[in-house]
Amino acid sequence: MAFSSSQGRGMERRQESKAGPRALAGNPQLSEGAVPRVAKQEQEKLSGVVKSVHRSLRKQYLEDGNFDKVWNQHCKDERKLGEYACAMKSLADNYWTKKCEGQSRIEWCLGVCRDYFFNGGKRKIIEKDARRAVLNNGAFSGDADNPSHIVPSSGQTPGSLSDGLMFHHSGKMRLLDVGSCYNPFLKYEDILAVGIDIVPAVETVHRCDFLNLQIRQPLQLAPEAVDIFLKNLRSPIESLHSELFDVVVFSLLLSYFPSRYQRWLCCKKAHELLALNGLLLIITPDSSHQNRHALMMKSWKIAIESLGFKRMIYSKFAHMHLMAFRKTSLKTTCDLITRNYPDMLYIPQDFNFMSEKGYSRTSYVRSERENEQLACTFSELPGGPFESDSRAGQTSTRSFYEFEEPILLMN
Ligand SMILES: C[S@@+](CC[C@H](N)C(=O)[O-])C[C@H]1O[C@@H](n2cnc3c(N)ncnc32)[C@H](O)[C@@H]1O
Repeated sequence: MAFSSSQGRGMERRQESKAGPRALAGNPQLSEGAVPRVAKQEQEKLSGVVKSVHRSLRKQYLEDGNFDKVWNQHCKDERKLGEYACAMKSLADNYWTKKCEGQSRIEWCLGVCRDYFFNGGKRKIIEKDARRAVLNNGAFSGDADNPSHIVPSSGQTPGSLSDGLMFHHSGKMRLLDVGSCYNPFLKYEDILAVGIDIVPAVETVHRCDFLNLQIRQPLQLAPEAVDIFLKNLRSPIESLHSELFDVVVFSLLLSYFPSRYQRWLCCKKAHELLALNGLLLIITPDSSHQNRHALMMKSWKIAIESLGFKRMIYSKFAHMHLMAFRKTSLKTTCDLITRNYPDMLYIPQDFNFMSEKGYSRTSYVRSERENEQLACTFSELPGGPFESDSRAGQTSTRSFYEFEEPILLMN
């Protein structure tokens, strides 16, 4: 994969898998590959275990409304979550072969990271931002919070940005895989992988509830010392330092949560944990054609960019959307008063389940905990608007619901 500024709008690239999207019933991430009948039955059984956990969490949340309580109960059910972890691992080990998307989503992540950190992608995109800033403002400004990421400390001027060394990653990429389950990134030599999960399927994954992870001040250590720090992490992880990682991966994580606010909270934490110009990679299941949920993906883009990201790549595989967001600002400056960004991180299941169980769209009420967290987020936010490619989308006065497909509300 090569970075090309001519593809897509701005630096964002759009890709579609060669196989093209196929509409398959059932949970997309679990219906991959052609397998003999017995194996197929076993695969369906394992998928059933996984799907039933997702369903029961969604059901409990809709019935109770108190996500905190429901989540604590969910995390205490070691037996059920243990079965889930085994089922996920077995699917990964036995059914998601190299040719299937279970493996290819990991390879997609690797390709994006290597292109960006090792093959000049980061340099190209930062230089392009700088050129655009010059064109827009008549002067180069870089990032308002941290101009040093563009202007070299050696005193070089923006004109000498062609010196690519400063953009080339030395050492391994520090990657946090949230909801890692079976640690798929561990085997790659150019990655220092930290896998976390509420119930790990393998010993190398650390036990950690990302929703309740505390974020601490940045570590002030030399790069080698940071690597040692990461290698010495031990379960359970209850806190991590901000700006610690080059990459945060949410592979099939966000759809696990029945609440949009929890998805939002995860993206906000990822933003804090990433270094400036670090990448948030999000993979979310969807077997339908790329255009079917285009508005949903647009809605996600606007919401996630409002946190201080810019979407760099969007790809559609047969059973999933894959997105790479670059952290372009150290601060989260989204305006939650004029737009309800957390609500924009919806998934089709939010509506399917509601209609299945006779819930209407208007019956969704934010829990007390969600309200508190939202209030907390308001108080953390500085005033200024976030500068991004999608500025037009953010300043729009259109309400979020205009972006929704009516079909989603009816399902
Ligand atoms: C569908 S699995 C995805 C596993 C793997 N990332 C993949 O792509 O195959 C979702 C994983 O997220 C984990 N998870 C859910 N909520 C979490 C949280 N709050 N913190 C950490 N892990 C979580 C689950 O335990 C589960 O292993």
